[in-house]
Parts: sequence; C-alpha cells; structure tokens
Amino acid sequence: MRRQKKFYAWGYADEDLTPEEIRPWEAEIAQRYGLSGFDVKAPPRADEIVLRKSRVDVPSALQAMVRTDHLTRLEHSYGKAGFDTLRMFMRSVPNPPDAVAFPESEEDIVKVLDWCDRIGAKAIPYGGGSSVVKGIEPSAAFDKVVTISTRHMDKVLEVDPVSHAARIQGGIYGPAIEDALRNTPFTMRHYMQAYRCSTLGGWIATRSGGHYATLYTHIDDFVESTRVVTPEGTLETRRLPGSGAGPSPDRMFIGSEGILGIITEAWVRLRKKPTFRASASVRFRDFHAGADAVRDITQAGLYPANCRLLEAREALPGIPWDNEEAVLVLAFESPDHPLDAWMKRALEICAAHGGVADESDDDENAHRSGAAGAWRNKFIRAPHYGEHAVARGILSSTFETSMTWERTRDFQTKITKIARDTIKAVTGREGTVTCRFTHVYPDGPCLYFTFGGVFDPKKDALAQFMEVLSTCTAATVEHGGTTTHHHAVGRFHRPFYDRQRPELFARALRGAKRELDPKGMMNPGVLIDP
Ligand SMILES: Cc1cc2nc3c(=O)[nH]c(=O)nc-3n(C[C@H](O)[C@H](O)[C@H](O)COP(=O)(O)OP(=O)(O)OC[C@H]3O[C@@H](n4cnc5c(N)ncnc54)[C@H](O)[C@@H]3O)c2cc1C
Repeated sequence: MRRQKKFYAWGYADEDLTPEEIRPWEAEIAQRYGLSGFDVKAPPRADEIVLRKSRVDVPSALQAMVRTDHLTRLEHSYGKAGFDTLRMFMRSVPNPPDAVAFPESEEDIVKVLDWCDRIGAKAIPYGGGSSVVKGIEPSAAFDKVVTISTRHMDKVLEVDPVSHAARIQGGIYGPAIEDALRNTPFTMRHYMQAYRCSTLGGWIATRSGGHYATLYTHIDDFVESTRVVTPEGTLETRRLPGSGAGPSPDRMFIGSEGILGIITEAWVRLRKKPTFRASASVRFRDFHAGADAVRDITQAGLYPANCRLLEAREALPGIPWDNEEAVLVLAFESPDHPLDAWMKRALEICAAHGGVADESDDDENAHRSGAAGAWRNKFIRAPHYGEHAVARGILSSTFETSMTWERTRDFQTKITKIARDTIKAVTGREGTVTCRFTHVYPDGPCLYFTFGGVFDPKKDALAQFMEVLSTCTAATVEHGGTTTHHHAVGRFHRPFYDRQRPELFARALRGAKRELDPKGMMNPGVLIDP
C-alpha cells in the first residue's frame, strides 16, 4: 500500500519528531526569542478544511485514473513551503485542483491533456509536490484545473553499465532510484534535501541542486537526454555525452517548470558508488574567514563533494546565539583512489585562513560523526520542524541566491541587515538571520539564508510571513543576485524573476511555449504569461 504523505506539512502521515527532539528545540527557541512558553495549535484534520466543489465531470473513459475526492484534491493544493503549512494551519485552501489525474503511461497523459483541452482546463504537472515556490498551486484565475501526478510512472527502465547511465521515468522518488541501483556498482547521488519526497521529473523541471557542493551541483549536469509529452506531441532528445549542435533541446526542458509539457523519462548520468572518503570539519573565527578559505579551495581546482560553510550557531547544538564562529563541513569521495592528498591540501588552505580542523573527524566514518555528523542529522531532520514552528507562532523560512566572490561579502552583509530590519519592522521584535554556503563555484557561492522570528499575534500571520520573505527575495535581485539558486521560480518568485531576466528572453520563451502549448494550458503563471 502507498505510504500516505501529510497533506499539511513535510513528510509522511505516520512520522513526526520525537519528544526528545522537540523539547530541547522548544527550549532553545524560547530562549532565543525571550518567550516564556507556547500556545501550541493543533495541526488541521482534512475534514476541518472546506473545499470548493469540483467544477469538472470526469468522463467514464478516464474515471479509472482521475480522482476528485476531498483528500486527494486537498493533498495536491499546496506545496511544502512554510507559507503552505501556515495556510493549512489556517484551514484556508480556496483554490484546490478540480481533479487529480494519475496516468500510468504517456498514452494516458495524452488522453488527460486532450480532456483538459476539450473542457478548457489548465493542467498542472505534479511530481512529489515538494515545491516551495507555489509551482504546483492552482491560481484563483483558473476556471478549471486538473493536476497531473506522475507518481505511477516510477521505474528505472534500463541501466547502461558501459556509459554509466540509466533511463528513468519522471515520477520516481529519490530513494526508489537508489533502491533500483542497489545491485549495481552505480549511484545517482542527487541527495537534495527533499530527496525522500520529490521526483526525477520534478528535479529536472526545477533545475534542482543536490548533494554535490561543487562540479555537479544542479540536475543539469546529470541529464543526458529527456523525453517530454507536450500538448503538440512527444519529443525525445538524442543521448549524447556532449554536443555543440546549437542551443540544447534538453536545456529548454531543464527548468521548464511544467509550462511546456510533462517530462516522462530521462537518461541520467550515474557514478560508481564511492568507496574512498575523506571528511573533516574546520572551525573559523568567523564566516568571512571561512568564506575566504572556501573561495581558495574552489579556485585551487580541488572540487570537494561537500563544502558547506555554516554559522556554528546554526550547525551545531549548544552554541550560544552571539557566537560568531563558522564551521566548514568538507568531504571528498571517489570510487577509485584515496583522497588524503586532496584533503591535506584543502586543510592547508583552511589553516592559512586560521581554520582549525576538528580532530575527531579523522576516520572513514567522519561524515556521520563529529561536527559533520551533527550537521548531517540536522539537515535530514530540519524539514520536520516547520510544522512545529507554525504551530507555536514562530516565523521561520529560507531564501537562497548566488553572487560572484568579489561582491559576496558586501552582498551578504547587506542582505542580512535587510532581513533583520524587515523582521523587526514587520513583527515588532528582533529576529534571527543566518547564512550558509550550500554550493560553491570558482567564481562565487550559493548563499542560503535562514530567518526566524515571532509573529505579532495582533496582525495577520500570513501577511507577515509573505512580507518578510518577499522583501528579502526582492533585495537579493535588487542587489545583483538571482531570485533563486535552486528552489525554482514557480508563482512565488515570478515578480522577482521578471525583474532579473532580459525581456527579449521572455519573448523567446513565450514563442517556444506558443509552439508547444498553443492554448496556454500548461501551468500558466509560472515563468511567463502567455
Ligand atoms: C524540505 C524541503 C527541502 C528542499 N530542498 C531542496 C534542495 O536541497 N534542492 C533543491 O533543488 N530543491 C529543494 N527543495 C525544493 C523542491 O524539493 C524541488 O524544487 C524539487 O525539485 C521539486 O520536485 P518535486 O518532484 O517535488 O516537484 P513538484 O513540487 O511536484 O513540482 C515542481 C515543479 O515542477 C513541475 N513538474 C513536476 N514534475 C514534472 C514533470 N515530470 N514534468 C514537467 N514538470 C514537472 C511542476 O509543475 C512544478 O512547476 C526543497 C523543498 C522542501 C520542501
């Protein structure tokens, strides 16, 4: 039987944080924001949320694969951002899809798209529903909307052991890919944070950023070819290790966010499972010293698999909030050779910037112990805290961007100040803002900001949430960054993306959409307007 996901928050319905996890977190939050206790709201039950009646009649030929029941429509109404969970806690879902289709083949998808065309419905491709940018959320402007879930198209179809690649269906979740590869020497290793509940098709459609902090940062680097069903027909690109034949058709679909068609399959590049690992964590007196070391490591051509620079108070338990230290979680991995020389050189670079390596991190399993292990556990469990923050009236969210090194320090300082000032202005109290580098390049880092605060109980919580997040995101674009490094554009980032991308490019994209989707039925409002 299919494991039921929580309709209102991250994760599965049968899992939650333990009291041992909640208690110290609650105490830390209370201390951080000067609170004496919490009024904890209960999570919503599905029957507490009223949905508008479905506006479509499903034809008998499609009834086996299209559902209109309450829970299915509710589950497919929002993604998994903090503001989605908050709206679920407010029991507010004004624009659910009218129906959700579960095709099992490309022929099924064609039938569903034909039906949408006949009844004038908009179609929203849906993978794992982990979007944090309103990518799968129906707009109030749609007369009818059918969400198309790829969840039954979930197989690894073929493995090419010579070229190290696999043909995989778009609706497969991350863990199922690695399960299918278990008896092979290969791994895909695209361990992004939502890996458990997101799909290959979703990763490609959103240009997801994964496990590797350098070199193969985005899904782009894994995709060898794609197969896409569009309203105008199906197309498949040629499997090639590289090609200079004009603009790449794969690149057009990577990041297309469901506006051109449904990615049903892709050939993706695999790697041999790593058998050699070297891990370390290095402490710096402050974030800027760590940033200088990270820049030198990437520019030395060392390319570690993991190179995440974090504020120590965010990464490690028990660090006081006024501590300015930073910690670098560093790892090299290879299926072929020992990595001591790489690690030795990286640590020399760190030492030159005052970095002190943690001595407990000198064994093969260091990535699971010490500072690296503490951060790894936090990274895996962090998404579960979102609903508990909402239940306690705590504002908490993230935004991410990138910047070239020569402007990084100034940019980070400005954005941090804007975020702090905005939280204070909106909620009336001091908040917290931290920054980490999740992916790093020779010419600059991805800056990933996490902010927190306490909602003003006298004001609308959703309005406060959106004002803080929008002001911070707008600031990243205004000061020269990107509206998103790997969270996609969706409907939430659209106004900021509009300011960032050249208008002539928007016209070219609109032209491509008109050719593939002449009636504008695929996920309108995302990326461009028709
Ligand atoms: C806790 C958490 C952590 C996250 N961490 C990361 C992270 O580390 N890195 C990262 O990149 N993102 C992260 N995200 C964001 C999100 O997981 C990614 O955007 C992910 O790639 C979405 O995949 P999905 O299958 O859930 O797609 P969905 O959320 O279902 O859809 C996302 C978009 O892709 C389109 N789409 C989905 N499937 C297809 C398809 N087969 N064909 C065409 N279009 C399609 C949808 O229409 C929508 O526009 C995180 C989200 C959460 C909630």
